[in-house]
Amino acid sequence: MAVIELKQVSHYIPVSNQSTPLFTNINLTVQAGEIMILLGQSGSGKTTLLNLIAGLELPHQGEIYLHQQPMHHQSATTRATIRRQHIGFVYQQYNLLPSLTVLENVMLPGLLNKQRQVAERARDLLQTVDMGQLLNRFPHQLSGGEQQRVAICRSLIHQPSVLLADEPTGSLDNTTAARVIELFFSQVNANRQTVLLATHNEQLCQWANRVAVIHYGQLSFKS
Ligand SMILES: Nc1ncnc2c1ncn2[C@@H]1O[C@H](COP(=O)(O)OP(=O)(O)OP(=O)(O)O)[C@@H](O)[C@H]1O
Repeated sequence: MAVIELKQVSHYIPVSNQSTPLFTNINLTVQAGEIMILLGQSGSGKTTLLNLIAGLELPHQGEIYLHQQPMHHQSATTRATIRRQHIGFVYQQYNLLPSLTVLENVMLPGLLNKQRQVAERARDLLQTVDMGQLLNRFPHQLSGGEQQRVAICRSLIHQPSVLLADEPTGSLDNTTAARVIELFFSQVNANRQTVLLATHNEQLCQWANRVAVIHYGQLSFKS
């Protein structure tokens, strides 16, 4: 069953006061439980595509469905509710809440979804990425790589059906990246979650069922 569907999506960005196409008539279907890696040069539109799927931005043309719900037709409030319930998002810039501790940041999606034993599960997740000693720190007291590990744990805590990850290992050294990504995909496979992961790191393709590439506004698939 399709979990993410894009139909004839076009999107434009302003360049020198002119509306310039970033995507033109993109079609994409990601099936339940599928792991898709999204490659593309810097500036090709990977972050924008993830933002459109999450309903953080609306496409200028075309249709975007998440679990058969038309995201392009929903209000901002409804999109936020759908996002909270169904999506875990690892943002490129982490987007941790500065006034919350490490533990509280990870717990938040679980609490918003009224889940049980959230603190215990958050501690367990943070432990597995070697953040167990830093639970009471605030984001500004963490390195980029530490913030990224917190952001990954936060995306997983509420066991969302869909994970959207934007360069989730971009700030990690190779050894830490390999370990953290293994944790990420072990959770994903155990819960049969659907993943769309944007990266420049082609080593992550080993985890993928399919690899998509954005190039000059078009999406193609590697065989
Ligand atoms: N709000 C915006 N206004 C104008 N241009 C934008 C906006 N957001 C993104 N862009 C432009 O859209 C293009 C795609 O940006 P995007 O961040 O989606 O690319 P990316 O593939 O994720 O890049 P990177 O790999 O460097 O993170 C870039 O040229 C960027 O400058």
